[in-house]
Amino acid sequence: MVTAKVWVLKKHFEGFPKPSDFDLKKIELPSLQNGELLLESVFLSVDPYMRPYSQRDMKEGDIMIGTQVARIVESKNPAFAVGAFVVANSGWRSHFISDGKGLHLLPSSWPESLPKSLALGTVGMPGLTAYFGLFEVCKMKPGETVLVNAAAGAVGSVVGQLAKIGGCKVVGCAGSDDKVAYLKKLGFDEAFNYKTVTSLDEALSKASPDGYDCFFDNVGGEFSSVAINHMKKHGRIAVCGAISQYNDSVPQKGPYVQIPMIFKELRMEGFIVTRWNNRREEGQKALLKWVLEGKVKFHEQVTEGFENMPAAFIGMLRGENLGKAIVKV
Ligand SMILES: NC(=O)C1=CN([C@@H]2O[C@H](COP(=O)(O)OP(=O)(O)OC[C@H]3O[C@@H](n4cnc5c(N)ncnc54)[C@H](OP(=O)(O)O)[C@@H]3O)[C@@H](O)[C@H]2O)C=CC1
Ligand SMILES: O=C(O)CCC[C@H](O)\C=C/C=C/C=C/C(=O)C/C=C\CCCCCO
Repeated sequence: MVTAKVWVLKKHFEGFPKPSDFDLKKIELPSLQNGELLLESVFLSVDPYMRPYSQRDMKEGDIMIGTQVARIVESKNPAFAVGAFVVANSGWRSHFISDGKGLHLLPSSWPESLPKSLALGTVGMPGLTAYFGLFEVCKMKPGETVLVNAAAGAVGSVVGQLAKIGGCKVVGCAGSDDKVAYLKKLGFDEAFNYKTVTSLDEALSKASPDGYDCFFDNVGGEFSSVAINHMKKHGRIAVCGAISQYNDSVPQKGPYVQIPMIFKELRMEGFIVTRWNNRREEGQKALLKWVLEGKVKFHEQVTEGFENMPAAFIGMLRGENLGKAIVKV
Protein backbone atom coordinates (compact mmCIF):
# COMPACT_ATOMS: atom_id res chain seq x y z
CA MET A 1 0.00 0.00 0.00
CA VAL A 2 1.28 3.47 -0.88
CA THR A 3 0.58 6.41 1.41
CA ALA A 4 -0.01 9.61 -0.54
CA LYS A 5 0.44 13.06 0.98
CA VAL A 6 -2.11 15.62 -0.16
CA TRP A 7 -2.72 19.31 0.50
CA VAL A 8 -6.37 20.22 1.08
CA LEU A 9 -8.01 23.62 1.13
CA LYS A 10 -8.88 23.82 4.82
CA LYS A 11 -10.46 27.26 4.60
CA HIS A 12 -11.42 29.41 1.60
CA PHE A 13 -8.93 32.21 1.08
CA GLU A 14 -9.81 35.68 2.34
CA GLY A 15 -7.39 38.13 0.73
CA PHE A 16 -3.93 36.62 0.33
CA PRO A 17 -3.80 32.87 1.10
CA LYS A 18 -2.33 32.02 4.52
CA PRO A 19 -0.52 28.81 5.58
CA SER A 20 -3.41 28.12 7.99
CA ASP A 21 -5.80 27.89 4.99
CA PHE A 22 -4.16 24.57 4.03
CA ASP A 23 -4.00 21.16 5.67
CA LEU A 24 -1.53 18.36 4.91
CA LYS A 25 -3.22 14.94 4.98
CA LYS A 26 -2.24 11.34 4.25
CA ILE A 27 -4.29 8.95 2.09
CA GLU A 28 -3.69 5.18 1.80
CA LEU A 29 -3.90 4.32 -1.93
CA PRO A 30 -5.60 1.03 -2.90
CA SER A 31 -3.96 -1.63 -5.11
CA LEU A 32 -4.25 -1.01 -8.84
CA GLN A 33 -7.19 -2.34 -10.88
CA ASN A 34 -6.69 -3.38 -14.51
CA GLY A 35 -6.13 -0.32 -16.69
CA GLU A 36 -4.85 1.79 -13.80
CA LEU A 37 -1.41 3.19 -13.05
CA LEU A 38 0.29 4.51 -9.93
CA LEU A 39 2.28 7.75 -10.27
CA GLU A 40 4.55 9.82 -8.05
CA SER A 41 4.74 13.58 -8.49
CA VAL A 42 8.24 14.76 -9.31
CA PHE A 43 7.51 18.45 -9.94
CA LEU A 44 4.32 20.32 -9.05
CA SER A 45 3.18 23.66 -10.42
CA VAL A 46 1.85 26.58 -8.42
CA ASP A 47 -0.10 28.99 -10.62
CA PRO A 48 -2.10 32.17 -10.15
CA TYR A 49 -5.30 30.57 -11.50
CA MET A 50 -5.49 28.42 -8.37
CA ARG A 51 -6.44 31.51 -6.37
CA PRO A 52 -9.64 32.52 -8.29
CA TYR A 53 -10.47 28.99 -9.34
CA SER A 54 -10.42 27.80 -5.71
CA GLN A 55 -13.26 30.24 -5.01
CA ARG A 56 -15.20 29.08 -8.08
CA ASP A 57 -14.48 25.36 -8.26
CA MET A 58 -13.55 24.11 -4.80
CA LYS A 59 -15.21 23.52 -1.45
CA GLU A 60 -13.37 23.43 1.86
CA GLY A 61 -11.75 20.03 2.37
CA ASP A 62 -11.05 19.51 -1.34
CA ILE A 63 -7.55 18.65 -2.52
CA MET A 64 -5.96 21.76 -4.08
CA ILE A 65 -6.19 21.84 -7.88
CA GLY A 66 -3.02 21.85 -9.94
CA THR A 67 -0.77 20.10 -12.39
CA GLN A 68 2.39 18.07 -12.04
CA VAL A 69 5.07 16.18 -13.87
CA ALA A 70 4.79 12.65 -12.52
CA ARG A 71 6.69 9.40 -12.99
CA ILE A 72 4.85 6.11 -13.54
CA VAL A 73 5.92 3.76 -10.75
CA GLU A 74 3.48 0.87 -11.37
CA SER A 75 1.23 0.20 -14.36
CA LYS A 76 -1.64 -2.10 -15.29
CA ASN A 77 -2.27 0.03 -18.37
CA PRO A 78 -0.45 -1.07 -21.54
CA ALA A 79 -0.44 2.49 -22.91
CA PHE A 80 1.74 3.71 -20.03
CA ALA A 81 5.08 2.09 -19.21
CA VAL A 82 6.75 2.18 -15.80
CA GLY A 83 9.45 4.87 -15.74
CA ALA A 84 7.74 7.15 -18.25
CA PHE A 85 6.90 10.75 -17.31
CA VAL A 86 3.59 12.51 -17.84
CA VAL A 87 1.97 15.87 -17.20
CA ALA A 88 -1.13 15.33 -15.07
CA ASN A 89 -3.81 17.59 -13.67
CA SER A 90 -4.22 15.67 -10.40
CA GLY A 91 -3.80 18.41 -7.83
CA TRP A 92 -1.43 18.83 -4.91
CA ARG A 93 -0.66 15.12 -4.33
CA SER A 94 2.64 13.31 -3.78
CA HIS A 95 1.25 10.06 -5.30
CA PHE A 96 -1.96 9.24 -7.18
CA ILE A 97 -3.71 6.56 -9.21
CA SER A 98 -4.95 7.28 -12.74
CA ASP A 99 -6.83 5.38 -15.44
CA GLY A 100 -4.68 7.17 -18.01
CA LYS A 101 -7.31 9.74 -19.01
CA GLY A 102 -6.00 13.32 -19.01
CA LEU A 103 -2.35 12.24 -18.81
CA HIS A 104 0.02 13.74 -21.38
CA LEU A 105 3.20 11.70 -21.95
CA LEU A 106 6.23 13.98 -22.22
CA PRO A 107 7.18 14.24 -25.95
CA SER A 108 9.56 11.40 -26.91
CA SER A 109 11.87 14.11 -28.31
CA TRP A 110 12.34 15.52 -24.78
CA PRO A 111 16.14 15.74 -24.39
CA GLU A 112 17.69 14.40 -21.19
CA SER A 113 19.52 17.74 -20.85
CA LEU A 114 16.27 19.66 -20.38
CA PRO A 115 14.59 19.73 -16.95
CA LYS A 116 11.25 17.90 -17.18
CA SER A 117 9.77 20.67 -15.02
CA LEU A 118 9.72 22.85 -18.17
CA ALA A 119 6.63 20.85 -19.11
CA LEU A 120 4.88 22.87 -16.37
CA GLY A 121 6.29 26.20 -17.51
CA THR A 122 8.03 27.43 -20.66
CA VAL A 123 7.14 24.31 -22.65
CA GLY A 124 3.83 23.79 -20.84
CA MET A 125 0.62 25.66 -20.07
CA PRO A 126 2.24 29.07 -19.38
CA GLY A 127 4.41 28.84 -22.51
CA LEU A 128 1.39 27.82 -24.58
CA THR A 129 -0.51 30.76 -23.09
CA ALA A 130 2.17 33.12 -24.36
CA TYR A 131 2.32 31.35 -27.74
CA PHE A 132 -1.41 31.36 -28.50
CA GLY A 133 -2.11 34.66 -26.76
CA LEU A 134 0.49 36.38 -28.94
CA PHE A 135 -0.10 34.62 -32.26
CA GLU A 136 -3.88 34.10 -32.06
CA VAL A 137 -5.15 36.99 -29.94
CA CYS A 138 -2.62 39.82 -30.32
CA LYS A 139 -1.81 38.66 -33.85
CA MET A 140 1.48 40.55 -33.54
CA LYS A 141 3.27 41.60 -36.76
CA PRO A 142 6.99 42.24 -37.31
CA GLY A 143 7.91 45.85 -36.51
CA GLU A 144 5.08 46.29 -33.99
CA THR A 145 5.54 47.24 -30.33
CA VAL A 146 4.41 44.78 -27.66
CA LEU A 147 3.81 45.61 -23.99
CA VAL A 148 3.69 42.85 -21.37
CA ASN A 149 3.33 43.09 -17.59
CA ALA A 150 4.34 40.44 -15.03
CA ALA A 151 7.00 40.14 -17.69
CA ALA A 152 9.53 38.20 -15.58
CA GLY A 153 7.02 35.47 -14.81
CA ALA A 154 6.19 32.14 -16.36
CA VAL A 155 3.92 33.59 -19.08
CA GLY A 156 5.35 37.10 -19.42
CA SER A 157 8.96 36.02 -19.93
CA VAL A 158 7.90 33.79 -22.83
CA VAL A 159 5.68 36.53 -24.31
CA GLY A 160 8.62 38.92 -24.47
CA GLN A 161 10.97 36.41 -26.07
CA LEU A 162 8.42 35.21 -28.63
CA ALA A 163 7.67 38.83 -29.52
CA LYS A 164 11.40 39.39 -30.12
CA ILE A 165 11.51 36.25 -32.28
CA GLY A 166 8.52 37.76 -34.13
CA GLY A 167 10.51 40.91 -34.93
CA CYS A 168 8.75 43.22 -32.48
CA LYS A 169 9.97 45.90 -30.10
CA VAL A 170 9.21 44.60 -26.59
CA VAL A 171 8.51 46.58 -23.42
CA GLY A 172 8.12 44.70 -20.16
CA CYS A 173 7.50 45.58 -16.55
CA ALA A 174 8.03 43.65 -13.35
CA GLY A 175 8.09 44.27 -9.61
CA SER A 176 11.79 44.28 -8.75
CA ASP A 177 15.07 45.66 -10.12
CA ASP A 178 16.47 42.12 -10.32
CA LYS A 179 13.53 41.12 -12.50
CA VAL A 180 14.06 44.19 -14.70
CA ALA A 181 17.73 43.22 -15.12
CA TYR A 182 16.58 39.72 -16.10
CA LEU A 183 14.24 41.18 -18.75
CA LYS A 184 17.13 43.13 -20.25
CA LYS A 185 19.15 39.86 -20.30
CA LEU A 186 16.30 38.18 -22.15
CA GLY A 187 16.46 40.88 -24.83
CA PHE A 188 13.55 43.11 -23.90
CA ASP A 189 14.08 46.50 -25.55
CA GLU A 190 12.73 48.42 -22.55
CA ALA A 191 11.94 47.27 -19.03
CA PHE A 192 10.93 49.07 -15.86
CA ASN A 193 9.98 48.37 -12.26
CA TYR A 194 6.31 49.36 -12.00
CA LYS A 195 6.64 49.57 -8.20
CA THR A 196 9.29 52.29 -8.23
CA VAL A 197 8.50 54.46 -11.25
CA THR A 198 7.15 57.85 -10.17
CA SER A 199 4.50 57.71 -12.88
CA LEU A 200 3.34 54.67 -14.84
CA ASP A 201 2.04 57.05 -17.51
CA GLU A 202 5.49 58.60 -17.99
CA ALA A 203 7.23 55.22 -17.86
CA LEU A 204 4.99 53.85 -20.64
CA SER A 205 5.49 57.01 -22.76
CA LYS A 206 9.26 56.92 -22.23
CA ALA A 207 9.49 53.23 -23.13
CA SER A 208 7.53 53.72 -26.35
CA PRO A 209 6.66 57.35 -27.26
CA ASP A 210 4.54 56.14 -30.20
CA GLY A 211 2.55 53.78 -28.01
CA TYR A 212 1.81 50.06 -28.28
CA ASP A 213 0.27 47.88 -30.98
CA CYS A 214 -0.18 44.89 -28.68
CA PHE A 215 -0.71 44.76 -24.93
CA PHE A 216 -0.44 41.31 -23.33
CA ASP A 217 -2.17 41.94 -20.01
CA ASN A 218 -1.38 39.55 -17.16
CA VAL A 219 -2.23 41.98 -14.36
CA GLY A 220 -5.39 44.03 -15.00
CA GLY A 221 -6.55 46.73 -12.59
CA GLU A 222 -4.94 50.15 -12.42
CA PHE A 223 -2.10 49.17 -14.75
CA SER A 224 -4.53 48.36 -17.56
CA SER A 225 -6.51 51.57 -17.06
CA VAL A 226 -3.31 53.55 -17.64
CA ALA A 227 -1.83 51.33 -20.33
CA ILE A 228 -4.94 51.42 -22.53
CA ASN A 229 -4.37 55.15 -23.12
CA HIS A 230 -0.99 54.28 -24.65
CA MET A 231 -2.40 51.94 -27.27
CA LYS A 232 -1.96 52.82 -30.92
CA LYS A 233 -4.96 53.05 -33.27
CA HIS A 234 -6.31 49.54 -34.01
CA GLY A 235 -4.21 48.15 -31.20
CA ARG A 236 -5.00 44.74 -29.72
CA ILE A 237 -5.20 43.84 -26.04
CA ALA A 238 -4.94 40.18 -25.00
CA VAL A 239 -6.55 39.92 -21.58
CA CYS A 240 -4.66 36.95 -20.21
CA GLY A 241 -4.98 37.52 -16.47
CA ALA A 242 -5.84 39.96 -13.70
CA ILE A 243 -3.53 38.93 -10.90
CA SER A 244 -3.76 42.39 -9.35
CA GLN A 245 -7.31 41.47 -8.38
CA TYR A 246 -7.19 37.78 -7.43
CA ASN A 247 -6.47 38.47 -3.77
CA ASP A 248 -8.85 41.39 -3.34
CA SER A 249 -11.39 40.85 -0.57
CA VAL A 250 -13.33 43.80 -2.00
CA PRO A 251 -13.34 44.05 -5.84
CA GLN A 252 -11.37 47.06 -7.17
CA LYS A 253 -13.27 49.84 -8.84
CA GLY A 254 -13.54 48.80 -12.47
CA PRO A 255 -11.16 50.52 -14.92
CA TYR A 256 -13.06 52.80 -17.28
CA VAL A 257 -11.75 51.72 -20.65
CA GLN A 258 -14.72 52.41 -22.87
CA ILE A 259 -13.57 55.81 -24.18
CA PRO A 260 -10.09 54.82 -25.42
CA MET A 261 -11.61 51.56 -26.67
CA ILE A 262 -13.90 53.57 -28.90
CA PHE A 263 -11.76 56.36 -30.26
CA LYS A 264 -8.78 54.08 -30.74
CA GLU A 265 -11.02 51.34 -32.15
CA LEU A 266 -9.22 48.83 -29.98
CA ARG A 267 -9.85 45.11 -29.88
CA MET A 268 -9.72 43.67 -26.36
CA GLU A 269 -10.11 39.91 -26.04
CA GLY A 270 -10.00 37.69 -22.99
CA PHE A 271 -8.86 34.12 -23.48
CA ILE A 272 -8.15 30.85 -21.68
CA VAL A 273 -5.31 28.76 -23.07
CA THR A 274 -7.49 25.62 -23.09
CA ARG A 275 -9.18 27.14 -26.18
CA TRP A 276 -6.26 25.70 -28.15
CA ASN A 277 -6.01 22.31 -26.43
CA ASN A 278 -6.33 20.72 -29.88
CA ARG A 279 -3.14 22.53 -30.95
CA ARG A 280 -1.15 21.76 -27.79
CA GLU A 281 1.36 19.59 -29.72
CA GLU A 282 2.00 22.36 -32.29
CA GLY A 283 2.73 24.88 -29.56
CA GLN A 284 4.84 22.53 -27.48
CA LYS A 285 6.94 21.53 -30.52
CA ALA A 286 7.61 25.16 -31.43
CA LEU A 287 8.48 26.14 -27.84
CA LEU A 288 10.77 23.12 -27.38
CA LYS A 289 12.59 24.00 -30.62
CA TRP A 290 13.13 27.63 -29.58
CA VAL A 291 14.36 26.53 -26.14
CA LEU A 292 16.82 24.06 -27.68
CA GLU A 293 18.02 26.73 -30.11
CA GLY A 294 18.61 29.06 -27.16
CA LYS A 295 16.12 31.59 -28.56
CA VAL A 296 13.81 31.14 -25.57
CA LYS A 297 15.59 31.15 -22.23
CA PHE A 298 13.98 30.06 -19.00
CA HIS A 299 14.36 30.52 -15.26
CA GLU A 300 12.60 28.44 -12.63
CA GLN A 301 11.89 29.41 -9.04
CA VAL A 302 12.32 26.00 -7.44
CA THR A 303 10.99 25.33 -3.96
CA GLU A 304 12.22 22.06 -2.48
CA GLY A 305 9.83 19.76 -0.66
CA PHE A 306 6.15 18.82 -1.00
CA GLU A 307 5.58 20.26 2.48
CA ASN A 308 6.46 23.69 1.12
CA MET A 309 3.71 23.88 -1.51
CA PRO A 310 1.64 26.51 0.35
CA ALA A 311 4.75 28.66 0.83
CA ALA A 312 5.63 28.39 -2.87
CA PHE A 313 2.08 29.32 -3.86
CA ILE A 314 1.87 32.30 -1.50
CA GLY A 315 5.36 33.42 -2.53
CA MET A 316 4.41 33.39 -6.22
CA LEU A 317 1.31 35.48 -5.54
CA ARG A 318 3.50 37.94 -3.66
CA GLY A 319 5.93 38.22 -6.59
CA GLU A 320 8.80 36.29 -5.01
CA ASN A 321 9.28 34.17 -8.12
CA LEU A 322 11.47 34.93 -11.08
CA GLY A 323 10.27 32.75 -13.93
CA LYS A 324 8.05 29.71 -13.39
CA ALA A 325 7.33 28.84 -9.76
CA ILE A 326 7.55 25.08 -9.21
CA VAL A 327 7.92 22.68 -6.31
CA LYS A 328 10.44 19.83 -6.52
CA VAL A 329 9.25 16.90 -4.41
N1 LIG B 1 -5.69 33.07 -19.64
C1 LIG B 1 -4.99 31.98 -19.45
O1 LIG B 1 -5.23 30.92 -20.04
C2 LIG B 1 -3.87 32.02 -18.50
C3 LIG B 1 -3.70 33.14 -17.73
N2 LIG B 1 -2.64 33.23 -16.87
C4 LIG B 1 -2.50 34.49 -16.13
O2 LIG B 1 -1.27 35.08 -16.51
C5 LIG B 1 -0.75 35.85 -15.42
C6 LIG B 1 0.67 35.42 -15.13
O3 LIG B 1 0.64 34.08 -14.76
P1 LIG B 1 2.04 33.31 -14.49
O4 LIG B 1 3.00 33.69 -15.52
O5 LIG B 1 1.70 31.89 -14.27
O6 LIG B 1 2.52 33.93 -13.09
P2 LIG B 1 3.95 34.58 -12.79
O7 LIG B 1 5.00 33.57 -12.92
O8 LIG B 1 4.02 35.82 -13.57
O9 LIG B 1 3.81 34.93 -11.24
C7 LIG B 1 2.85 35.89 -10.83
C8 LIG B 1 3.49 37.26 -10.90
O10 LIG B 1 2.45 38.23 -10.93
C9 LIG B 1 2.98 39.45 -10.44
N3 LIG B 1 2.00 40.06 -9.54
C10 LIG B 1 1.47 39.51 -8.44
N4 LIG B 1 0.61 40.39 -7.86
C11 LIG B 1 0.63 41.51 -8.63
C12 LIG B 1 -0.02 42.78 -8.56
N5 LIG B 1 -0.86 43.05 -7.57
N6 LIG B 1 0.24 43.68 -9.52
C13 LIG B 1 1.11 43.40 -10.52
N7 LIG B 1 1.76 42.21 -10.65
C14 LIG B 1 1.51 41.29 -9.71
C15 LIG B 1 4.29 39.11 -9.70
O11 LIG B 1 5.38 39.59 -10.45
P3 LIG B 1 5.88 41.12 -10.35
O12 LIG B 1 7.19 41.04 -9.66
O13 LIG B 1 5.98 41.56 -11.78
O14 LIG B 1 4.86 41.86 -9.54
C16 LIG B 1 4.30 37.60 -9.67
O15 LIG B 1 5.61 37.09 -9.74
C17 LIG B 1 -1.72 35.63 -14.27
O16 LIG B 1 -2.66 36.68 -14.23
C18 LIG B 1 -2.43 34.35 -14.64
O17 LIG B 1 -3.72 34.25 -14.06
C19 LIG B 1 -1.71 32.23 -16.73
C20 LIG B 1 -1.86 31.07 -17.47
C21 LIG B 1 -2.97 30.87 -18.38
O1 LIG C 1 -8.62 22.15 -13.53
C1 LIG C 1 -8.68 23.23 -14.13
O2 LIG C 1 -9.62 23.64 -14.86
C2 LIG C 1 -7.47 24.08 -14.09
C3 LIG C 1 -6.68 23.72 -15.33
C4 LIG C 1 -5.51 24.60 -15.38
C5 LIG C 1 -4.79 24.27 -16.61
O3 LIG C 1 -3.46 24.12 -16.44
C6 LIG C 1 -5.24 25.10 -17.79
C7 LIG C 1 -5.56 26.43 -17.83
C8 LIG C 1 -5.21 27.47 -16.94
C9 LIG C 1 -5.85 28.67 -17.08
C10 LIG C 1 -5.48 29.79 -16.29
C11 LIG C 1 -6.25 30.91 -16.38
C12 LIG C 1 -5.87 32.06 -15.63
O4 LIG C 1 -4.84 32.11 -14.99
C13 LIG C 1 -6.85 33.19 -15.62
C14 LIG C 1 -7.25 33.25 -14.20
C15 LIG C 1 -8.35 33.71 -13.74
C16 LIG C 1 -9.39 34.34 -14.59
C17 LIG C 1 -10.57 34.68 -13.73
C18 LIG C 1 -11.20 33.41 -13.20
C19 LIG C 1 -12.43 33.78 -12.41
C20 LIG C 1 -13.03 32.53 -11.80
O5 LIG C 1 -14.19 32.88 -11.09
